[in-house]
Amino acid sequence: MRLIAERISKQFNEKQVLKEASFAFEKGKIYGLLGRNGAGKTTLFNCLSGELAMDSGKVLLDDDGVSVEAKEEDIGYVYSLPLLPEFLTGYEFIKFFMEVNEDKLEMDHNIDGYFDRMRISQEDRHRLIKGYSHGMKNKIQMLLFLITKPLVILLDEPLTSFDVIVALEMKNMLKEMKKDHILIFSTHILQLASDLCDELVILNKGELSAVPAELLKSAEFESTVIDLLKDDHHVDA
Ligand SMILES: Nc1ncnc2c1ncn2[C@@H]1O[C@H](COP(=O)(O)OP(=O)(O)OP(=O)(O)O)[C@@H](O)[C@H]1O
Repeated sequence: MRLIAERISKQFNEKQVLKEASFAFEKGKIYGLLGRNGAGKTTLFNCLSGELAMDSGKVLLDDDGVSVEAKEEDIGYVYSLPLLPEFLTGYEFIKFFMEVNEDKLEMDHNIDGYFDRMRISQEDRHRLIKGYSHGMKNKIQMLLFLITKPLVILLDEPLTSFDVIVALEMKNMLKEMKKDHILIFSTHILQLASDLCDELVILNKGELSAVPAELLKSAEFESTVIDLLKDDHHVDA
């Protein structure tokens, strides 16, 4: 199964952010999306998730040559600033979510099982979301996707807000999840990209391109990526 971004274009006023950006993302892999500030990473995620209307292009799911347009439920999006009901505890929110979706989804854990998988402590799960840190809110969003299991999970700078311990837990969690999903995360942290992802995709001048796999673990990785990104003149630098 593949997610295909087909010639996606998006313009804001005079600014052409995405220019026929195309790429095929495969199931079972973690992709790191790199691009400078304002290169259009969030715009791309918004287009892929259907949050934002594209000017042109398609988002397709391809199963052995048979392509269909991706639907809303195929794509999960972990926002860098999650919006969650602050007046509920994490436990109440997830319980509500599971009850509402009881008929539609196949749950493979009970509620505490999901919290355990996300390594959210007993104490934290019964606290109001209002008091959660940024990283905790991201964890709750990830937990929702353990329940809904969308094929594609987009993560907008997910690990930046986590402390080292939680970031490591999340890295392991993403590695564990990847066999059933297509995971794409945007990041500015080159080390994280080379550690965690199977493939690196660069968004440069509105277009997507792959960084050769052999470069990922090589000594020239950092300098090559910097060279590739340096000449993007239409970013917000
Ligand atoms: N709704 C909007 N209206 C007008 N311009 C927008 C809108 N959304 C994004 N832009 C512009 O599009 C460009 C790409 O923004 P985007 O947020 O997608 O970049 P990014 O790669 O995610 O950046 P960063 O790494 O800083 O988060 C920026 O110049 C931004 O100002």
